[in-house]
Amino acid sequence: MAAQRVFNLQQLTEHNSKQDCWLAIHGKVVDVTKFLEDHPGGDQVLLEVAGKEATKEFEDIGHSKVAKELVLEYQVGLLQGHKHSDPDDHHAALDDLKETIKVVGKEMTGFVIKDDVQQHALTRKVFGQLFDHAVPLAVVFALLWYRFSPLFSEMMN
Ligand code: HEM
Repeated sequence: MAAQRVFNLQQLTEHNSKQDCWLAIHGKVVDVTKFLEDHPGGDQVLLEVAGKEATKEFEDIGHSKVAKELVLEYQVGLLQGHKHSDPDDHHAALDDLKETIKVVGKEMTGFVIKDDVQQHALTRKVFGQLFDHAVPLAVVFALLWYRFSPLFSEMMN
């Protein structure tokens, strides 16, 4: 994975307009400028938290898995000093762990699927070529056998 740029709160605060809108969600700094118009919840809610830590607002809505994955697409870096979770807050710690597993799992599944697809493509190619030649060859052999087999039997006798 490429090294992430780290921004502090001051730097985050500078990106607080419609033309340049950043937020921080779960320690990830996201540039949502290009997403403002596409956000299903409207641009206004995003502009209200522009340049701010918006994890609570993001979680309060109960965003879907799709939304959580979209955050990764808009991520431009990490927020300096972000504490992943309070070690005593077991629910938050578990959520963080789940999120990490999801991200790592997604990357691994992506790799396995890709590998699998390549393997299938190769198998299809080999069998495809075999069938391409095997079928016409079988037809030719059958015709030859049909035409010459009485001759062969006569010669043998
Ligand atoms: C990068 C950040 C964000 C992404 C990618 C994102 C994405 C989405 C998506 C995909 C939906 C559709 C519903 C769903 O799939 O959950 C949605 C709905 C919504 N979002 Fe966001 N969102 C972001 C940040 C925020 C923030 C910070 C707020 C609040 C301050 C917010 C408020 C809402 C609201 C109010 C809805 C509408 C919910 C509804 O109609 O039921 N979003 N968002």
